Amino acid sequence: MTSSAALRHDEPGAARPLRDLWRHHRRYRPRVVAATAATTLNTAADVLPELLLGVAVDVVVRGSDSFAATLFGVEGRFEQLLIVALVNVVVWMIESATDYAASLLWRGLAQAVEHDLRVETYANVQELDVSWHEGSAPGRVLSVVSDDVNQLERFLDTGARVILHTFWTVVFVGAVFAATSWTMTLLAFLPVPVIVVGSIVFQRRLEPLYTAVRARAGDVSATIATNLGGLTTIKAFTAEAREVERVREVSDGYRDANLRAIRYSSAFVPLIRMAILAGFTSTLLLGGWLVINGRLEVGLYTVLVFMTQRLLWPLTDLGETLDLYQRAMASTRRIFALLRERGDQQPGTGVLAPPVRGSVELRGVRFGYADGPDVLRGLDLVVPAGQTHAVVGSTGAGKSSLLRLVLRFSDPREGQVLLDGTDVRELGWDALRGAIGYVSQDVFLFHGTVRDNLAYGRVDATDEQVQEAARQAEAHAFITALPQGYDTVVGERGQTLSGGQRQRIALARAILRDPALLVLDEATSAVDTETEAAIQRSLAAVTASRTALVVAHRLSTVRDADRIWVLADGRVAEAGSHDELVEAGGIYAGLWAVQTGEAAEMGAGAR
Ligand SMILES: Nc1ncnc2c1ncn2[C@@H]1O[C@H](COP(=O)(O)OP(=O)(O)OP(=O)(O)O)[C@@H](O)[C@H]1O
Repeated sequence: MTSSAALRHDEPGAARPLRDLWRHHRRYRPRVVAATAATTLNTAADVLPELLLGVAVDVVVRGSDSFAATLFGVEGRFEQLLIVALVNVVVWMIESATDYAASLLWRGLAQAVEHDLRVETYANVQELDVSWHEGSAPGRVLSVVSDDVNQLERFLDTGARVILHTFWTVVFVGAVFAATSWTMTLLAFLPVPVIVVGSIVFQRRLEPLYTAVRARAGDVSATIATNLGGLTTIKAFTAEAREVERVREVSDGYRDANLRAIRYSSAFVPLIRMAILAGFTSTLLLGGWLVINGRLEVGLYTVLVFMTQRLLWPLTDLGETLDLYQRAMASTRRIFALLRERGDQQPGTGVLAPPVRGSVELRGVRFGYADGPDVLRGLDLVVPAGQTHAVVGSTGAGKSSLLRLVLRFSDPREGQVLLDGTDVRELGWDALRGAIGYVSQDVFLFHGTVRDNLAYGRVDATDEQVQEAARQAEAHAFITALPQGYDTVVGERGQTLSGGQRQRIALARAILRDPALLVLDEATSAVDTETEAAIQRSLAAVTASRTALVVAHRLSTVRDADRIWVLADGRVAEAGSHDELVEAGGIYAGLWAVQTGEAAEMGAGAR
């Protein structure tokens, strides 16, 4: 499988994040062009008032010989000033309008890109194999989908604009300088190479530091998410202090990684300021000297001194923006690494010929997890359509693993799993999983009403259908006894149901889909005798009209199964009806004796 290494370690993942972004968001290119145009116009309008100031000084000093007099053909100083003031107002209006447009476009773009990446990354993660998720902490994925995506948005929101603005300022101011005095141009631009080279060196050093920062941020999210998931266990073992310590350790790592980056990034601005100071002082002195010697107009001198300011000061912001840029690129690498993750399992395109019967066959199946040993070693098993078969065996025998293969949460290392005679690898996800109603060992209910949870697999079900399914699963009675009946909120945070109740809701949820094949990984060991009897009754009812494959822990629940498969050592050790297996006196008979013996003892104890 493609590994999630880029998420787990400090590897950069995608090598060219900006190129990836540009290619990935083709549809936003016109918007990028419009935003760039608005920023360019805005920068031009931003630089012009300084020029106009010089023109005004020139009007006052030189009167009818001024630049404005020649340009507008107006003699009077005040008239000239009026025209300059008017032009200035227009320029400011353009500046304000383009500032608004640029802000709207860049920030809108940032939101759009953020939104798309969040949804796409989530959608891709959801497509990945179950085994991929088992190998990756959910908190780490969460940190990419939320933190990293936000980090990129922060840069796009302001950073891109600042970089463009700085670039155009250098170009426009450079043009003004070049048109007036080459000596002054050289002096004013003297600090620019220092700043550019400094920025490149600084960026290169920061890149790995920020990659490490993002990886450590992932560690923190992963640890906290895992701990919150196991909060009751932490409390039960009074391990709070230990867990706080664990969070403190990963948070230390995050803080230290950030501090290392901050040490570099903070050194940058003072460096730039020194370079700026050199440029500014030189222009001030040399320009003044040229004016004193009559080789430069006062107006131009004023313009150039202001322009030097205008040129160099924005470059101080560059440090902060490049910092933001590096952080965003480290995040973008992680986002694209996750977007590029592909699971091993690709769905087929096949569909089952109706009517789907739900027969299952496993042929010579060998299976194990990741690089681990075989859990199933050459398993052959057939469940003909319409029958109910049970799988039993000691704990860890591979019963749940077998069901996992039927649902294609994993693929076998060898052999085939067939549904209605078709290899499950040839079927599309809908064709395969749409034919199956699955009840897992640990039932997951979503945060929402009981009704929403029941209708999860069939959202268009009517209230009558929902209630009928609940009745079949023996869940209707306790649901109506809940405070708001079917509208009671349960699930993730509202864990208001007992284990047995959750189990029955899960069963009703599976029944409501009316699947051809019912796959049950029952956890009857977790329920009381009354619930067990209820489940047994509902099982009998719902399996009457469909194929069923049931993993059973309590053998009494599957006594009436058409066939019982006993797994041992990754193979089928015995198979037959309950009576046949008891008669044979093998593994099953032993298990049965233990369970009925236990029951007898418990019964005796109760008396
Ligand atoms: N996600 C997993 N990753 C790695 N190994 C696993 C995973 N799930 C199960 N195993 C291993 O596979 C073996 C079979 O597990 P499985 O859950 O299929 O057994 P089971 O018969 O259903 O057990 P139980 O009756 O306790 O539910 C066990 O040794 C277990 O450690």
